[in-house]
Amino acid sequence: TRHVAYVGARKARGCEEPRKYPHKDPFLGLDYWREQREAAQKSQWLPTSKALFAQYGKTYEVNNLGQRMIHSMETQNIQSVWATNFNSWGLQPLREGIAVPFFNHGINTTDGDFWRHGRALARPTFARTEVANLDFLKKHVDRLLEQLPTDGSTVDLQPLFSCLFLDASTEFLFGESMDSLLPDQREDCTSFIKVDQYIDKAIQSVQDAKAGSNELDEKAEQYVLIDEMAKQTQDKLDLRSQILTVFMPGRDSTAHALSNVFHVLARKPDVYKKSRDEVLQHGDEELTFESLKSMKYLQWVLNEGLRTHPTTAQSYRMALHDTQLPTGGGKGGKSPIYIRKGDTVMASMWGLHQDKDIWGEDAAEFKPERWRELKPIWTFVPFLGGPRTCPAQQMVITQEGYVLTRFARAFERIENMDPNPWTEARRIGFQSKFGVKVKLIPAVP
Ligand code: HEM
Repeated sequence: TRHVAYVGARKARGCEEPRKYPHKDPFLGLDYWREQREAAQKSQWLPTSKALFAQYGKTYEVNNLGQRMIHSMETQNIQSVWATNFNSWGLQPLREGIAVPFFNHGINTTDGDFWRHGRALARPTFARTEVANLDFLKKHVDRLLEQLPTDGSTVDLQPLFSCLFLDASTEFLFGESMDSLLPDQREDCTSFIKVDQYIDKAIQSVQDAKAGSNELDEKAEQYVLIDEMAKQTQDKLDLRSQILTVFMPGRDSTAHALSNVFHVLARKPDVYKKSRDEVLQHGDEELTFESLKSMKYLQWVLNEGLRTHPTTAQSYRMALHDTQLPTGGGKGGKSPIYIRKGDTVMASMWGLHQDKDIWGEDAAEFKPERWRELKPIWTFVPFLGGPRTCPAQQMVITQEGYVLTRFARAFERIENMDPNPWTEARRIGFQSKFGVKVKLIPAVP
């Protein structure tokens, strides 16, 4: 009877079934997970994901451990779930089991009012004025550049970028940097940082302020997220969860994105030269949010980096009640799909960004020039969109642009010293398995 009711409700909505992954295990769909795991072990997860869409269509259904999951790389569906039909979908039920033991609750794991509150609290951190303040990043980039060899020896930029953004983001969110780039403080930047010391300090500051000290006022010109959060809750676990759910999504992603761009630049000297020529046209003027934005070629390079080397390849939502997806059903794949409460959708930004129907036959190639004519709306969504869009988007692009510009001023050429092609290493996002090993040729003053 459940099936009859389902078919009735589907027909009433004019919906049709999507194509289905041909499971050998029809009960739990374990064969699908086995295929995914094997692909990941062989560093072939990204090509495999692309091949599945090519084989089963841009929207298809998978049995995910007994639950219905729709995979889609189609703009219409992604826009519907992330924006126009936002209230029908949530992520809290999905992250409950995985993230909560670690994060407890915060902006990145909850829906509804709790999420809205966390987002409002984090918003000033990513406001234009904060993002445009490049002074604090300058200090860390100066340190990085000082450490780079200029004698022609090989250096791996990837771990150094991890340290750079760890230092910058701890300063940005906690008001105090890890300083892992300082030679005598060298930490393993890929290890998990000890957040508790920051939390204790923030709680202490609020308590001191309440007791009459003016320490909070002295720092008032910079919006330090942890201090603002500590004003609202001095419960250590609560504060830890709130701050981690802002810190963790960005933990390494800017470093990954930038490493991926440098991986390409080392192999495409013409792209580096064009980027550098544009940077040099600006002389040695002070770099600002606006001047970086005005460097068009540079922006194309960064976009192309995010398109061809995803840091976030896909995301998930669960239906909070019965609803529908606008497309992907029926023989032609154009009918809406009926969704029941509890069904999950997986949106593949990676699939969308590689779609030849959108990007052309050369979709897989890194070609900054393609952006000359493009003004994509919902076809280029590395940060997704809608009410939950990545709040750090402007900050990421600004910081990536700043570092690239400083390299262009300092180095005439970047030579590749690694015979391997870009091979995926999947951590929280994707980065190069063999690092970014290069030789740097300094600019002649
Ligand atoms: C290349 C760099 C980055 C990329 C590609 C990226 C991408 C994304 C995407 C796709 C989402 C939406 C996820 C979803 O809706 O399921 C997201 C959310 C988020 N990102 Fe980023 N991100 C980047 C860097 C950062 C950084 C540096 C930070 C913080 C310092 C950050 C903080 C967040 C937060 C807090 C959310 C959750 C927003 C919410 O749920 O309302 N991200 N990011």
